[in-house]
Amino acid sequence: MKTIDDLLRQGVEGKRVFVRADLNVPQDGTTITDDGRIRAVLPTIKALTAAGAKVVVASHLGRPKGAPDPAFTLRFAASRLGELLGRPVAFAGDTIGSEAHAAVAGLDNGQVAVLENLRFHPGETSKDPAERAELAARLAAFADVYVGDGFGAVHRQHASVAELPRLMPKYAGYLIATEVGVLRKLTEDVRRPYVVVLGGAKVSDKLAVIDQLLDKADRLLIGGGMAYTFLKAKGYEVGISLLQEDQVPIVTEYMQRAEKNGVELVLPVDILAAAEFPDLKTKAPADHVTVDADKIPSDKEGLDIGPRTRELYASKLADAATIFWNGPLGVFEHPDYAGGTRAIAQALVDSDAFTVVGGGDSAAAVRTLGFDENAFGHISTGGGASLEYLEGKTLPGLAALED
Ligand SMILES: Nc1ncnc2c1ncn2[C@@H]1O[C@H](COP(=O)(O)OP(=O)(O)O)[C@@H](O)[C@H]1O
Ligand SMILES: O=C(OP(=O)(O)O)[C@H](O)COP(=O)(O)O
Repeated sequence: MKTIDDLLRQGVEGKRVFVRADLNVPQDGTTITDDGRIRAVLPTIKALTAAGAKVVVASHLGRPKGAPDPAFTLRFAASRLGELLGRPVAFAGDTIGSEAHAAVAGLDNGQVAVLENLRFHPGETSKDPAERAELAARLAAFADVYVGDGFGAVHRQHASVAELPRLMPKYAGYLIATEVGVLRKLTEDVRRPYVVVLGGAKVSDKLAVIDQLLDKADRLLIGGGMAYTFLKAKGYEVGISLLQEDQVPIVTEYMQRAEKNGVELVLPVDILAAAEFPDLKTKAPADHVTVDADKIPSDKEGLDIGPRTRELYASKLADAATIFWNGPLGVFEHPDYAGGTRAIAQALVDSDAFTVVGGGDSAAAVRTLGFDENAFGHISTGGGASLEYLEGKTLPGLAALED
């Protein structure tokens, strides 16, 4: 894989460089609540602008349905990028339309333009390769060179990630190079006990990786929205909690395999549950109860792991030599349900293990809950991406950067 340093050695002055970033940052309306993913791509963008390139930055944000949706605009991320760079950044209000063409055509050497959300175009995430190829060809018109630096999306077979780099000279940016460097260590030489903590809300994506983790990890601690499919598989009622009903048979099989392989699969023993999802805007106190994991009321949903589970998980992390954590243990965006996530973050900080935290929301949680980033071994910008990398899968966005 060629890196941006190879590109810089050749010189990029006056060249149009397409940087596929992951600017999928958490937002509260128009306010970015954590800009870690924007800061993570700054080294690449700064190196390119310093070398006189015309930099075209593109990303997705959230999961819009293949059409423009103001709730998912990249406008605010673009403006934060400008603040962090300390220079104005042009923003195109469309992805491949007249605004995008004008913004790119208007770039002088060393300037930056950000295109509107790639997922406003159905070709980005389409299952049809021809549709993806069509979008990739249109994006290719904007640039002479491709730099892949959106690590959080390299596991996606999407047009700008997997197809576009095949149409022009391509290089890995500094973020991808750093992420792969750290995560490779976890696949090659993992110190044991190796404990994996899995939570979050992207349940169907992440259940799939457990298959491989059952051959690699010594212990798996399950929380967040993931937990309820497991509790259901154990025969418990989970009320109106996040549930991947169709995956219950697979999870049952995972639990049997874990026992056979001697992998400790640990589930919550108590839960904070409420009749309503909390208001994340006002953060008004939420009316909730703490219940045993097998006693979730039928009209309530689980929103965080309870105090006994926090203690149990901390004890299961204490002797670890390596810890990988992806996915908040609860709805940490609301103070009443941040306790589980805080307890796990604290357990990582307290342990002597090599600790890796992965995922947009997990990384944001660590920072917004006030932890020092330096107290962790590595904070990865990718959750699904790092999990799939650790699985040993070929990731489309990395394969496409290879010669
Ligand atoms: N029990 C739960 N029910 C619903 N959502 C949850 C629950 N626990 C955690 N979450 C949500 O999971 C989201 C993060 O999930 P995910 O995107 O999978 O993590 P990451 O971005 O770290 O990979 C957070 O917004 C959090 O509120
Ligand atoms: O937030 C992301 O992934 P993550 O939640 O696994 O860290 C990436 O931006 C990828 O987004 P996607 O899972 O909608 O493809």
